[in-house]
Amino acid sequence: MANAAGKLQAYYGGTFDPIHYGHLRPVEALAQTVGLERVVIMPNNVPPHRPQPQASSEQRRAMVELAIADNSLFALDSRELQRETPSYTAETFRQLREEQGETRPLAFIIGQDSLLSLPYWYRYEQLLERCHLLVCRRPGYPVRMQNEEQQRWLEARLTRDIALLHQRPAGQIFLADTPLFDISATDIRHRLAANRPCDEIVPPRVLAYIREHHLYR
Ligand SMILES: Nc1ncnc2c1ncn2[C@@H]1O[C@H](COP(=O)(O)OP(=O)(O)OP(=O)(O)O)[C@@H](O)[C@H]1O
Ligand SMILES: O=C(O)c1ccc[n+]([C@@H]2O[C@H](COP(=O)([O-])O)[C@@H](O)[C@H]2O)c1
Repeated sequence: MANAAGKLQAYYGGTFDPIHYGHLRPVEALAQTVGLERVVIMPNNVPPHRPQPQASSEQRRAMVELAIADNSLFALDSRELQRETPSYTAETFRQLREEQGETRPLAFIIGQDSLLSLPYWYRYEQLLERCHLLVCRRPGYPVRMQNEEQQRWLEARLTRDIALLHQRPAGQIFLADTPLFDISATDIRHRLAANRPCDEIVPPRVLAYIREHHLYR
């Protein structure tokens, strides 16, 4: 495979309805482990495999901005928020490749639940031709894929070699030993609707925005 040109650039997609510490903390640990200088958060407008989010794309973007305001690890890319079509990750990375060339190492960050659903994503094989996958642990999800064929597909791409992620442009899957956070946006929406506290699991500025805009009631 070609030698890498440029630093490993990682993107972190999601619906972020709302963004929470279960999104941020594992990725901070991942960035330390892998040596990522920057993680670009990329919220979607139309998530491919789930109902439309409750908060608007503008509101979810605003909450991401508030969550990362004082954290220089993170940046925001709003390209998927501007699309009215489903945010297929393989398509987004086709565009990123056009912009950044074929040799720069690129990565997409996902949680363990997303890894399990990956075989059902749009053109997921092509996605791996365009980026690495960096996977954070998430409590409550099995560590093996749903069937042996999927497991073999995964194992053929797994690496523990961090240097490889920086050398190759794409194609490897790295399972990071990140801390577990039993937090989901679904649970947060339920808690907020029931007037239960979320102070430990949502950044304070995001919580203030949610209250100010009467979200998730
Ligand atoms: N607690 C968590 N630990 C590790 N990864 C997470 C966690 N929460 C979300 N992720 C990952 O973050 C990405 C974006 O997730 P998403 O915005 O759908 O959050 P969510 O909490 O799973 O939302 P919802 O409950 O609405 O489905 C996904 O790849 C998901 O696997
Ligand atoms: O490309 C696909 O088919 C696809 C299917 C499901 C999810 N994704 C992407 O995976 C990321 C996490 O998705 P979600 O639904 O957990 O927020 C987000 O960036 C989605 O756009 C992508």
